[in-house]
This record gives sequence, C-alpha cells and structure tokens, in this order.
Amino acid sequence: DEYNKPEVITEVPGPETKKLLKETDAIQNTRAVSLFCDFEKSKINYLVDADGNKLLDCFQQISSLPLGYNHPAILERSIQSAAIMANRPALGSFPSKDFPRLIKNSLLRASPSGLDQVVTMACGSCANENAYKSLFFWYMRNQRGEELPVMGDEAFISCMKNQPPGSPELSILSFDGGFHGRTLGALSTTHSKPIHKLDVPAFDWPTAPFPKLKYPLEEHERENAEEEARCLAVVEDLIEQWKDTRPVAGMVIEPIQAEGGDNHASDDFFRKLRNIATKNKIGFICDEVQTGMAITGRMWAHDYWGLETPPDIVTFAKKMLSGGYYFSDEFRWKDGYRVYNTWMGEPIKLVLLEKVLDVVKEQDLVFQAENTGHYVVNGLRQLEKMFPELLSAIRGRGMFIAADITEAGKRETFVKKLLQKGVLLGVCGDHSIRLRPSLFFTPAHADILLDKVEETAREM
Ligand SMILES: Cc1ncc(COP(=O)(O)O)c(CNc2csc(C(=O)O)c2)c1O
Repeated sequence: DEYNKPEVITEVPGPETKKLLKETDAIQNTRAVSLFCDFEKSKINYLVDADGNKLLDCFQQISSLPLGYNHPAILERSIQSAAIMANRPALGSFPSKDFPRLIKNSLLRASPSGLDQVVTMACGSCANENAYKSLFFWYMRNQRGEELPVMGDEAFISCMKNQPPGSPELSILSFDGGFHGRTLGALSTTHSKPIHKLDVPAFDWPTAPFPKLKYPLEEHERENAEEEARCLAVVEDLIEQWKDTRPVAGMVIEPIQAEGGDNHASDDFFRKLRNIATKNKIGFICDEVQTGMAITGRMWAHDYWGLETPPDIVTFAKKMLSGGYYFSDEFRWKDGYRVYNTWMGEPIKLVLLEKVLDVVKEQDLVFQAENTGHYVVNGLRQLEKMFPELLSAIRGRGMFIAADITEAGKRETFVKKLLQKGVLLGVCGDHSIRLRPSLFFTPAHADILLDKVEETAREM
C-alpha cells in the first residue's frame, strides 16, 4: 500500500532540508540539490522529504526509478542479497557463479530485438563512452578488414602519442539539443546547455539540426514533414562533407531528446535516419538512457519505429538501474580488455532489475504506461484549452510527457507553486515542464496531478 494523496506540512524545501543543505555545503557544492529525502518513509509514487512532506513524485529522482520508492518486491530482494552487496566484484574478471543466469534473467529479458549481446557499465555517460569506443573499433575493423593492425604497424606507436593513424581522425555525428552525458566523449555529442560544456575541450565532430516540430501535430503535418526532410538532408550533407577530414564513424540520437526539451520526431524520420547510417556504412547508436524501460509505453522507445535493421547499439541507464549497452555480434572484440574497467557496473543492480522485470511483466506495466499516458495527455490537452496563454505544445509517448510554458519566468513560478501543493515534476529545455512518473502511476494519480495543475494555472 502507499499514501493516497500529497501532504505538505512545511514550506518546500523545508527547514530540515535547509539545515542539511548548509551542513552539506561545507563539504561539496549543493546548488543541484532540490530536497533531502527520507528514503525510509517514501513509498512508490510518494517521496517523503526530510521535513516529512509527502510529495506526489512525477519525476522520480531524475527519471531514474522504474517502480518508485520501496516497492516491497525490491526491498525483499535487496535484503536477500547481502553477499552480493557486501562483495563488489570486478565483474569483467571475477564475476560470481550466478552471473550468466543473472544477466539472462535481467538484461537479456529486456534486450531490444536483434541485439543479443550486452555489457554493463556504471552510468549513462559511461555506457555512451564505451559504446562510442566500440563503434570506432567496428569502423576501423571494417576499414582494414582485420580487428587490429598487424604487429609492428606504426599505429601501435602513434596511438601512444594520441596521433593518427593509431588515434584515427574519426567523428561521431550528434544532434543539436541532444544530451548523452558529461564525460569528455559523451559531452562532445551533448548540445543542450552551455553550462554543461563551458571550459571543457571538445572533439571537433559534426552536429546536425534536430527537427523543430510545430504543435498540434495534426495541424502542421506538411510543415513538420518538410522540417524533418530538411534535417535528414543536412545529415547526409555532413556525412559527405566530413568524409575527407574526419569521417563520420557513427551517429548517436535519443528517440525523444529529453534534456534538450522533450523534442519529438516522427517514426518515419528515425526510419530514414537509420537507413542513412546503413547506406553510408556508419554506426547507429540509439541512446535510450532516459526513454528506456517501459515509460514510453514500449520497453524501448525505438520499438515504435518499426525498423527493418535494428540500431547497432542501444545504450541504457537510469530506470534500468544499471548502465550499459546492447549490441550485436559485429561489436564483439577478440581482446577482452578493449571495452573494460574495474567494476563494469554493479551486479546488485541486476538483481534488483530482475525483480523489476518480474513486476513489470506480472502487472503489465508497459501497457499501463501507454494507457495512463494517454489519460494524462488528454487531461493536459483539456487544461491547454482552458489556459491557452499558459500551457502549449502538450506532447508525449506513454508517460514520457511534456508541455511548454512559454511566457518567460512563468515556468519557474508554476513549478514552485505546484511543489508547494505537493506535486513534484521536472523541467527541460528553456520552457518545458516534463513528467517521468513511476510505472505505478495510474489515472487516480493523474487526477491528483491534473487537479493541482488546474489549481495552479488559476493562480498564475
Ligand atoms: C539521454 C541521456 N543519455 C545519457 C545520459 C547520461 O547518463 P548519466 O551519466 O547521468 O547516468 C542522460 C542523463 N540524463 C540527465 C538528466 S539531468 C543530467 C545532468 O547531468 O544534469 C543528466 C540522458 O538523459
């Protein structure tokens, strides 16, 4: 059982959070801290903060909890796993005897169609970093015909000095508005906010425009199709232009650009994009770190695209509880240390994921995400009609939902007021609010959210 309505007993953030903030700020930067949480008292959709405020959490940390807080099955499985918790293995070299079974019964149960290999990593950035490396290995092997240069080749010397041919002049094409992580390679393909990138050297790699769709979609079909065609043409031009300087080895894209502002594109756009990669023999990486694990109404958001050829690599993290990426045989390497690090993630998270997948299956939560998502979008569309000057561009797939609050400064006020009413949601891009509820979010929770949105809209 869980709580059935928000209860706010102090200003949010409250005095206890403020006290803890001060204490923590003496140790590290706390500017990104929203609240201090009481992880004992929080339950499923309700986050209890350090001041005892019970908040309907429609964002779930950073879209990174699949079943919300303290689901009984997860708690129980955690308690049963003392040994695996107490002894963190160097997974790449000393996996537990249970590892093959565990991988089969967790990650491989969720593997995207066509990809039957998987490797685990610490986080989304780490997953993307290693996916990019694997993609460069794949591109160079296709170029030379052999996985590695012959012994004695100058590549073995030049790579030690970060020089070609050992450190090849290759690139990964990414998209304006994309977010793939904060580590150096992932950051060079991230283009959502300057503050992420300022003062950090970047690879000189090509960036293509991502379609800017006009809403409501049904009223702008021709314009949006033209916008998507324009973007695809730029992608093809960039691949051509970069052929002689720093050839594009692959491209990386999110099914819905999340940090960039919940930017959508049609399934047709993505099918055509995948075909451009195939035609040019470059790798296609689908970054499902934020869109993955059922929240869009499919296990993977790219399941909607109906691809003939699967992505070459699908990266994941957040609600999958572990980072990592799925791939095909083509992306396996003879040398076991080419994609490697000490921990390679953390198997206890796979133990929890096993349980998450059991619950998702038993309770058909993928369908629930699609169903509840429609309910929320319809509710927000009604509110958009009632408050057209406040809400616009209602959009979503499953419960991966966003709306624009275009008037400058209004978004922050709106989100703050909603929080004070006990509803926590996220923001993205310059003027969007976004929902990333748990898979246990139902129409009953949606009614609470929609009532509080209406109440807040009336006060704006
Ligand atoms: C599509 C996509 N790809 C990769 C990442 C990076 O994952 P982490 O390294 O944060 O686990 C993310 C992480 N998302 C994210 C949301 S706020 C944030 C931040 O660093 O401010 C990061 C993502 O949304």
